[in-house]
Amino acid sequence: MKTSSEGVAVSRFQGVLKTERKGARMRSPDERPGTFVHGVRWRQAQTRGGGGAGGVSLSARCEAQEGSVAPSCPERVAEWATFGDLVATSAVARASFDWMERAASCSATVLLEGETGTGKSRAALAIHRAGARASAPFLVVDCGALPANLLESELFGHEKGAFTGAIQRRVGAFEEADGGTIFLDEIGELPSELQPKLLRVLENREIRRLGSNTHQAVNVRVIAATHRDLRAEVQAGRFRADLFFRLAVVGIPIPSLRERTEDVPLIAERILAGLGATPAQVASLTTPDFLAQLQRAPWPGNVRELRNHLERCVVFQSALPPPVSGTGVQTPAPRSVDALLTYAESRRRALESFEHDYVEALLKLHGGKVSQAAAAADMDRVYLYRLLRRHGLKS
Ligand SMILES: Nc1ncnc2c1ncn2[C@@H]1O[C@H](COP(=O)(O)OP(=O)(O)OP(=O)(O)O)[C@@H](O)[C@H]1O
Repeated sequence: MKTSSEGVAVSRFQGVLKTERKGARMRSPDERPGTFVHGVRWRQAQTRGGGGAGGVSLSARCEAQEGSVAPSCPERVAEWATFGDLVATSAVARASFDWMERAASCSATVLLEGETGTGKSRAALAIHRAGARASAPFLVVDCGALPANLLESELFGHEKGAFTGAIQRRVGAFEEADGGTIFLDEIGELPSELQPKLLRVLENREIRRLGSNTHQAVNVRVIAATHRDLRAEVQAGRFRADLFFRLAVVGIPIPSLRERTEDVPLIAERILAGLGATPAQVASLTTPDFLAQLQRAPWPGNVRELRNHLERCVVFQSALPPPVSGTGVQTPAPRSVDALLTYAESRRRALESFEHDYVEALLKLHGGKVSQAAAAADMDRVYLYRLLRRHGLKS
């Protein structure tokens, strides 16, 4: 990350904030060792106000989309434990909140990275609501849910007659969200033919409806999210590097529940309140013993899976033991790894292999019924189709 107190431009790829159990680690692209500031480890730090023990503050800037440079602000782990409707006590999640807070104060493009069910969509909405665009629209587009041509029209709109079936003009999400925020969920699934088009929109801040020859300026803040390792996708040639850099102006990792088990009691209480549990149910589902069980469970589906489990407990009026291996998928046997490969490539292969095994087992479990399998796995049906095709499990 390049920082400056002089207001000069910053690099597009500023760095990666990797939250860890004991705080947050800012990694610069060149991986040099870091510095701890207020318990947060940074790869590059700039001290202000004389620095020195206890007096160090670190300035950082977000790249502003509309030509202005966002105000610098002190980097420290947030003292508050909520952001929007997200709650946390763990340093790892609070460090993420701190970044969300700062992202909310500018219009920089944000990339939220985290496993499925960690709360990326909620985080996106919370950033929007905490910013200057709060009263303007917040539009969500799932980039994995539609085939390329429909997604293009969904994003940028189309003119009447642009393609067969385009019986009238349609305004796309970018135009509809004018003045507000567009949340591009599952950005890692964006079809390759649309990647240069989105890049152009991010660079020029103008869109062109399908079937139109004219460009139209749009004033939209972009927040994207992915459960994939986009750097590995870039390395594997599936995601454009230039688009990645444009999206990851502010990269915020959303920690898995496993990385913040101390937050489980707080989150469980919030979920139970949201589910309308009676005081008696809340009491029986927040005993120290039951909460300890919840904290020990692996939750591969993260907060979503925890929420589903608590909902079952409320329905059955019983503190059901949490699943030993999460969603019912068997804990995979340890895979052999090839340490001669780079970490990114090794991780990508493991993910590919997991994805293949998961969707294969899922489809088998549901007798080949894709809609049923998608509903049971809480996945979008079109996305499941895409995964099945990608892994050669369905033509
Ligand atoms: N802090 C939280 N408190 C209560 N519920 C939460 C919290 N975070 C997430 N959830 C619940 O978990 C579920 C998943 O949240 P969300 O859709 O934001 O996750 P996600 O990371 O975007 O998932 P995916 O990658 O699958 O799109 C939702 O039902 C949401 O209501």
